[in-house]
Amino acid sequence: MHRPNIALIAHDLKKSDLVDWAASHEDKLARFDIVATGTTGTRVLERCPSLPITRLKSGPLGGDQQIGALVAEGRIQGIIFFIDPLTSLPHDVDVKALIRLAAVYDIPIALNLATAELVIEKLGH
Ligand SMILES: O=C(CO)COP(=O)(O)O
Repeated sequence: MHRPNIALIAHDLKKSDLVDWAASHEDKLARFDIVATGTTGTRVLERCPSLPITRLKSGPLGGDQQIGALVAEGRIQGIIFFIDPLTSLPHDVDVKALIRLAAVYDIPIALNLATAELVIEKLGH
């Protein structure tokens, strides 16, 4: 039986929040195989070096789409994606595509801290 996979992603102004969140849930996250977009993964690993994180490409260079492909293949059980709702991004279409695929495949996707708490509480057991 494979360990469940969870994806971690954060936009730049939300990365510190995600790093803090990951550190406070390190024990639960350690039960997953984690994939992350490039810079987010680097930042989380700096704080939590023992977490099993596979880093994909940076979001603007295709990382969101790589995670979307994993969702389509049924290989992601949850997504924690701290979006920045106040900044326009060059790869907004990629962000929307990932959120859309999460809806298509009925994968829990937390777009903010409050929802992330609920998702990790449920998936982390
Ligand atoms: O832009 C992102 C998601 O849309 C995140 O990518 P990085 O983690 O590489 O900054």
